[in-house]
Amino acid sequence: MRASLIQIAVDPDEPVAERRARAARLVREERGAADLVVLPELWPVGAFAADLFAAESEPLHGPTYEAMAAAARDAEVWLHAGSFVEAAGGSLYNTSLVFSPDGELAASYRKIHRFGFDQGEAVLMAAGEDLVTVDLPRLTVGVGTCYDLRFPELFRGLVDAGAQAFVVPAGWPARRLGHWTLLARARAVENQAYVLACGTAGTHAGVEQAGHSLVVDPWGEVLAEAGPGEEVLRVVLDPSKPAEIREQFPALKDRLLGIAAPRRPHPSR
Ligand SMILES: NC(=O)CCC(=O)C(=O)O
Repeated sequence: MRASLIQIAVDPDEPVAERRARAARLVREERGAADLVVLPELWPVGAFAADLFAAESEPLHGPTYEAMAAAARDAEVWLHAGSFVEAAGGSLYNTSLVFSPDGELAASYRKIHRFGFDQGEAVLMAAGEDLVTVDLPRLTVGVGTCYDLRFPELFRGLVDAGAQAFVVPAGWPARRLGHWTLLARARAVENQAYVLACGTAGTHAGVEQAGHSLVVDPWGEVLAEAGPGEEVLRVVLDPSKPAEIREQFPALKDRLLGIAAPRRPHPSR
């Protein structure tokens, strides 16, 4: 399975509509080169451009949905279109869209863990509640978004739902680049799953983005890693690898907590 991660630059001087058209062009350019294409978190507006979230919010079936559905269809790829600011029922959500090669919506995911503590996304957006997996032809993929990467229980829940790979769009800052690569590898090793982590490039809202999108295999090896600038990272995945690793080194079968009641020592007398 060929995957392409489009590490697009978010530049505040580029109008959202132009970036949307550019992202769609970049997806179309992967026609024949990829089976799965991934875009990053909140690439239309920028993950840290909180003052624009409300103004640039869209309904689910808005301009980003339409542009990405058409791009997936034209490129004949599975497309994880990253996320956009969704307006629904009086709330905003950080919502990811996954399209099948015929341009149909296969899944949507509202980011569960919102970043910012008492600011930005954490106060402006509502939290999603549902774990989401998507069955690609030979690989079940679980989705998470950026800050979600810090919450291992989410990814373990996705494994329990059948995930063999995780797609994680992000807008991760350069100043925490070390955490980004470490967490991506940790989620891969502990879950014996591929991690496809796609970040943004450029600087927006005064926050320099890390770039450095990466693909980690189920043994924790980094198969490919981008630099800091705009780039398309291409990699080939072996869909049978997660099952092979889980068979050869069956650590997931040794789980105790969350599966059965923990064994307790005898009370001391
Ligand atoms: N957009 C995000 O979720 C940023 C997360 C982040 O900066 C971090 O976890 O560190």
